[in-house]
Amino acid sequence: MTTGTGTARAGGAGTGTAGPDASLAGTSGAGAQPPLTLREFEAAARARLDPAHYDYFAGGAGDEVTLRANEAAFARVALLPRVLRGAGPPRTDVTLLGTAASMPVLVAPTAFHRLADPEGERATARAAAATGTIMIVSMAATVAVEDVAAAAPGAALWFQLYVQPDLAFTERVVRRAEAAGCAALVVTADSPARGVRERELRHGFLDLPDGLRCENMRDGAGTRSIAMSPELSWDHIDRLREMTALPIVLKGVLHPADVRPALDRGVAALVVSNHGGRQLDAVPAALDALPAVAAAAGRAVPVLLDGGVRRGTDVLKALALGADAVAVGRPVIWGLAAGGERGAARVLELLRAEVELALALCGCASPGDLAPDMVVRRPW
Ligand SMILES: Cc1cc2nc3c(=O)[nH]c(=O)nc-3n(C[C@H](O)[C@H](O)[C@H](O)COP(=O)(O)O)c2cc1C
Ligand SMILES: CCCCC(=O)C(=O)O
Repeated sequence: MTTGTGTARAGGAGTGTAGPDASLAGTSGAGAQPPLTLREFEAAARARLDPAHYDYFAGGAGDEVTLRANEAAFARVALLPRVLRGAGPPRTDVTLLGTAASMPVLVAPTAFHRLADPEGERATARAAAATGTIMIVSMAATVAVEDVAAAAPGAALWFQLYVQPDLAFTERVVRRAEAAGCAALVVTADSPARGVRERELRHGFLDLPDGLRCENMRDGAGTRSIAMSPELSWDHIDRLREMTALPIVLKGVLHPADVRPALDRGVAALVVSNHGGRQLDAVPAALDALPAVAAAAGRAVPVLLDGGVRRGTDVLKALALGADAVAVGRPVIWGLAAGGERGAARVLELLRAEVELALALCGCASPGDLAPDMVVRRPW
């Protein structure tokens, strides 16, 4: 049985149920059954990927304490549904910074999709468009942002920026993202240096293989490698605000004291994130950092969260604790590696169906109905 709702979706790729997609049969690491959960997609992806590439995608910094904490934090929170509210079939759609999305789940910016599928970010963008949600295109994409947009007409794209020490070059990248139709600029603030992921070191995975490159770095001077900028400061946010009319989203906020300066500089949204445990190990799980950041934002701007979201129920927990939406990083890559565009679309549609069912079972008519009183900490 499905929740049987008539929720409008921008695409029709999914079945609207949580049932298996037979066309993905054989992609599961577990045998002929198509993957039915995000975790099964990870197993399927692992079975297909070069181990060095699997470990690049899966790994975290240091002892991976934060990587594990992201998922564990969701397990420590329980949902407390309301009953008999006559909510009717739930809507799952949201609007963020003027961009409509079929669900409060976005595609987080992740690098190097062509390591997972030859079509790379083109396939991811088509999958996001089919599901009707927003894809945040990474600055470290292996397909140029113009080509991502051209491959998926109608896709809702935002662009993630690593501010480069050369601000003139940074401005050229911003102009390219604008011209490609990206509707927001997501500035990653948690990477003044690159985290050390020891899995990469063990494999000697230090650079993209021949034939693949960061296509958003190409310009007249040829392809450059992406620099992390230790000098990044609030002044750069002011400069970016002068540079572009696009709304600026600050990604990688954990400390509530960083909210005020962001609001003062006209930042349009915040993403509570520890970069999927890939930057500073031993920082809190994203879910645990969320309530204080959301309280500091006080509903002045949308607050997003990423890190460890693997189920529709995880989405509801984050919304109840103050998020307006979440983003998923690795699960989309697992879908892509397991089944290309169809696999990535399936991952997103599974999440949408799970969110819809969980909303119905919580007595919610829409994502906005979640409130802090609808979660409890598990007593263990
Ligand atoms: C393989 C990989 C590459 C990533 N590349 C980027 C990137 O280019 N820019 C960025 O801001 N964040 C990047 N991130 C972080 C994600 O945007 C996001 O914060 C994280 O993946 C969320 O955690 P999850 O994978 O548990 O969903 C990357 C994460 C992964 C796993
Ligand atoms: C220069 C590429 C950075 C990609 C990234 O952010 C990550 O691997 O986490």
